[in-house]
Amino acid sequence: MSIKRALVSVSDKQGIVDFCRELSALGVEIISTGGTSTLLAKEGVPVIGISDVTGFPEIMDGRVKTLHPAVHSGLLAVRDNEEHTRQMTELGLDYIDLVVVNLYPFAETIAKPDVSYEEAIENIDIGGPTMLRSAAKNHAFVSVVVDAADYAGVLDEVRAGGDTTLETRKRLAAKVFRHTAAYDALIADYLANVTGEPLPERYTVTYEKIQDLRYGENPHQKAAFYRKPLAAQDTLTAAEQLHGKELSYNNINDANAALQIVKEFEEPAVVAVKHMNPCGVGVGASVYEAYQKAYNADPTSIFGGIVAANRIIDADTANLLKDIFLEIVLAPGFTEEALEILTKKKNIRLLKIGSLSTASARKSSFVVTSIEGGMVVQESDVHSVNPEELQVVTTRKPTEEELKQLLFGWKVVKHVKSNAIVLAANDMTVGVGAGQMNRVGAAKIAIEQAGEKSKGAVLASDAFFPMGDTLEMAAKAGITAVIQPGGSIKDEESIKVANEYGIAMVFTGVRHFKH
Ligand SMILES: NC(=O)c1ncn([C@@H]2O[C@H](COP(=O)(O)O)[C@@H](O)[C@H]2O)c1NC=O
Repeated sequence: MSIKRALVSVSDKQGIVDFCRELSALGVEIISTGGTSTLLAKEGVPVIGISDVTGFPEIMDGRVKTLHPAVHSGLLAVRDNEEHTRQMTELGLDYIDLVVVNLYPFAETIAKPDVSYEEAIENIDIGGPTMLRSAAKNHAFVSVVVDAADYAGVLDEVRAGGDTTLETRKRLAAKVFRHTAAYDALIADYLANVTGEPLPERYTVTYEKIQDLRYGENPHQKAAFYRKPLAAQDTLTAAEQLHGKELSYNNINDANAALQIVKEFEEPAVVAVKHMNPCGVGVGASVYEAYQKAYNADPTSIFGGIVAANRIIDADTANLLKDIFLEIVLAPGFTEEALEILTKKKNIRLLKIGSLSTASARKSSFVVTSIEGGMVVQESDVHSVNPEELQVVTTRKPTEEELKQLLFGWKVVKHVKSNAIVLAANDMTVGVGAGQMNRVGAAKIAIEQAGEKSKGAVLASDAFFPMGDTLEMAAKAGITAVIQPGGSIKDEESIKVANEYGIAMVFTGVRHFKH
């Protein structure tokens, strides 16, 4: 078999003229729709209008142009089925051997900030996916191209053998069904938002590949990195890598964790992350000061860590960063001098991310976690505490400084794997107890890490204390103030201990478990 007749109908016209010119030179007859055929004709490529094939005008603003039996029988006929070929001859229909279609730009349309509902709906392509699906189903005989990246390969095969191979047609067909499925998933998602059904009876998500990864969490696991089609600019999926080796699977998870924490802060902040938990967080008057605090919070653990900042990295900060081994530095930018300093280090990865806004830390979206055989979906934890709603439950109220540190600790503990305890003092973390099976264990780790620094520090707990033991331990370590959700049947036990030691304790009424 050879390709004799192609149907071309594309919204994105890049590369189409050269592709069709080549096809035409190889003896392929080209049929095309409105805008595509006008362009081809203008560029001197011989083209037959779709209406000449269907005997029907393109009507309703292009809503109906290729939706016609003359098109779909030409695409769907089983060429070695006698009944099909008889019908084709009887009705005077011709086969179509190649379909080249890309769709109305639905994603680009809904990405526009001022898009109207009507405009979005008008950009749902019907004729295009129908042709793609007909051709893809009949890939035993028909080639189908939905991606301009495949133009060259198809041309090579047609040049060499008059047609594509069955293997190529299968691959192209599979790509088409992924494409139309993703296209429909985005429409479904858009309409679910319009109708206020974020958790519908079928969850149809679509992601596009950013890059293959060398391996997953461990070298024997295959892995790749994907993004949502309309992911925000201040997410890791939109980060630009300025320097360093390819990101790894673990790098991506850690950098994402660091980014979520740093977005909590309005003031200059730096976060160091190891294994998805913060090992040091600092805020200050400048990124330089914030980094010093994040570093001093735990100079041991930061080694080999991921550092995220919410301000542009300047030369002074870069000079500090360069002194230790870091996997990644992630920031809204780097001054030229800073880049010069840091790019001297071969092993550091530098990521530039769109300007960060604390608003995005407050914007709820749905996040998915896989389980074997399924997944669970929940809103992201975007709650932030309003200082006026804090309930002081002890005789002593926190001082202004204590309150500042409590609110800082609360922002951090939200991002620490449960059970989580964070000790803070002087706008930095001094102890982090993460992922323990009991709360006293988490507190013990945080207090041990803080050492002398626990004296006068404050403590944040991601969930309530089931009994008074954690508070007893905190008091003995010199903690002066505590922030926690409250709500335990034994709250009174903790309040009693706090009062005995003169600790000021506030309840937030909100829990921040993180698994
Ligand atoms: N309605 C139809 O019969 C139809 N046939 C093809 N299209 C789309 O029209 C676009 C190309 O239009 P034009 O060649 O007029 O620029 C392509 O994205 C193609 O997928 C159609 N449009 C939408 O449904």
